Parts: sequence; structure tokens; C-alpha cells
Amino acid sequence: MIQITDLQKAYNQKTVLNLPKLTINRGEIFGLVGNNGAGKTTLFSLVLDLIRATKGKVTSNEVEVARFEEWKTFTGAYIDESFTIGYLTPDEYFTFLGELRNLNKNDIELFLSGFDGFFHDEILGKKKFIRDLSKGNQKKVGVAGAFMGNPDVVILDEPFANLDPTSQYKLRELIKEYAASGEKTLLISSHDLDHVADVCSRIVILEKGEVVKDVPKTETTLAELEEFFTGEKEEKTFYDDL
Ligand SMILES: Nc1ncnc2c1ncn2[C@@H]1O[C@H](COP(=O)(O)OP(=O)(O)OP(=O)(O)O)[C@@H](O)[C@H]1O
Repeated sequence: MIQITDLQKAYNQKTVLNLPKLTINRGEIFGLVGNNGAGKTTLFSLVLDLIRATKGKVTSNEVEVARFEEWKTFTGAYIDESFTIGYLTPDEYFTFLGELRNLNKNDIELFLSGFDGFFHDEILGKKKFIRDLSKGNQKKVGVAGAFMGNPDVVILDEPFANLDPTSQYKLRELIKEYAASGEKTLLISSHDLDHVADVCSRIVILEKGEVVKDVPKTETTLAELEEFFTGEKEEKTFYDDL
């Protein structure tokens, strides 16, 4: 679905991303982790053609994202506040986005009803501009918007950050439900190893712009990720054998 070939991004001669080859297949829930400055947002920004690559290319469903526009019809994303429209209320924003994605009023209402639990009665019908919502609620609007129109590819940069614990768990469920058909491709970055290990089918660790680990999710993934980032192996305790 997404092919990355010889992709490099440099700022002032300093390479911040270097990916000789990376393929993300249809149906994968691709989790991207890495310390601050590892290159996660840079990678997503290149996949979404928000910044120009120094070298190399990204194709999404065979469409080269930097040269053509068709990929936008099957891609939903939320990277930051610039993806929403601050001077609209969430209701206005979803109507706008829905129309853009050829949904009628009923479709939009049906779509939004799927987010009732996630929105927790804080988002819709409040007559508040998106820019005046709390950071977490702004994120909820953006994340929900990314799923609108049932896109084949959904890209979310740190979707769990700023959300309260209940909303984080609701988002896990939403992501899993969305991916359940096996037809959708999701790219999710997060600093929360527990969430990534729970929802993702494949996990990639970036370090200084390079892939240092690329593994399918298994029962031991969370422990392996924790060991990688803390440098400590979790000791087996007496209680583990009971
Ligand atoms: N516009 C820019 N000009 C110069 N350097 C930049 C620019 N944007 C990003 N960088 C650098 O690129 C590197 C990768 O940044 P990026 O935001 O992709 O990391 P990240 O993994 O998303 O980090 P975080 O977890 O902190 O969000 C960093 O060293 C960052 O300082």
C-alpha cells in the first residue's frame, strides 16, 4: 500500500530521516515509536506530502504522493491543529469535512454517533470554536475527522497524547474496530508503548531517523519495547510462575 524508497530528509545538511526501503502493506496497523526527534513526524509529513523530501519517494497505492493528488481521496490524517479549522465549531467542521467527502447529513450523523463515547458529550452541540476547546478535545475532533469518509489509509501522529485515560482506551477500541476488516492501513505514532503494543500489528522503532527495529506484534512485544527503551530486562518474579 505504502512504499518508501530511498527516502531522505535533511535540514541544514543534517539528515534527520534516512529510510532506504520500507513497505507498509494494506491491512497493517503500523505503529511508529522512537524518542523525541527520532523522525516520526517527519516521516508522516513526507507520506502526506506536507514537506519535500531531500531524496527519494513515497508512493501510496501506487500514487507518488509528491507528484499527484489522487492519494488524498483515500487518505485521512491528523498530525496537528493545522488539520482542523479553529474558527469553526466541531459541528460546522464535521459538516464541512463530510461534504468534502461526499457524505450527506444522515451519513454525517451516523458517522458521528460512532464517536459518542469518545466525545463524552464535550464536543458536539456546544457552540464553541475548535480553537477554544481544550487540547484533548481539539485532538478528538481532529482524530475523528481523520476517519470521516471511511478512508483506506489513516495516519495519526500521537493520537493518544493529551487524552484522558478513558478516552485513550476508547480510542484504542475505535482503532481496532476500524481496522477489523483487514482492509484498512493505519499508521500511528505514539510514545505510549502500551497503546502501540495493544493496537498495532507491526511496530517500527526509529532512532536518529533510521529504522532500528521492525517487528510484528506478538505477546512479548510490550516487554521487548520496554526493554529497548529502558535498557532493562524485566526480571521474572516468583509470582509470574503462580
Ligand atoms: N523545520 C525544521 N527545521 C530544522 N529541523 C527540523 C525541522 N523539523 C524537524 N526538524 C528536526 O528533525 C528531527 C526529527 O524531528 P521529528 O519532529 O520528526 O521527530 P519526532 O520523532 O516526531 O519527535 P517527537 O517525539 O519529539 O515529536 C529533529 O531533530 C528536529 O529538530
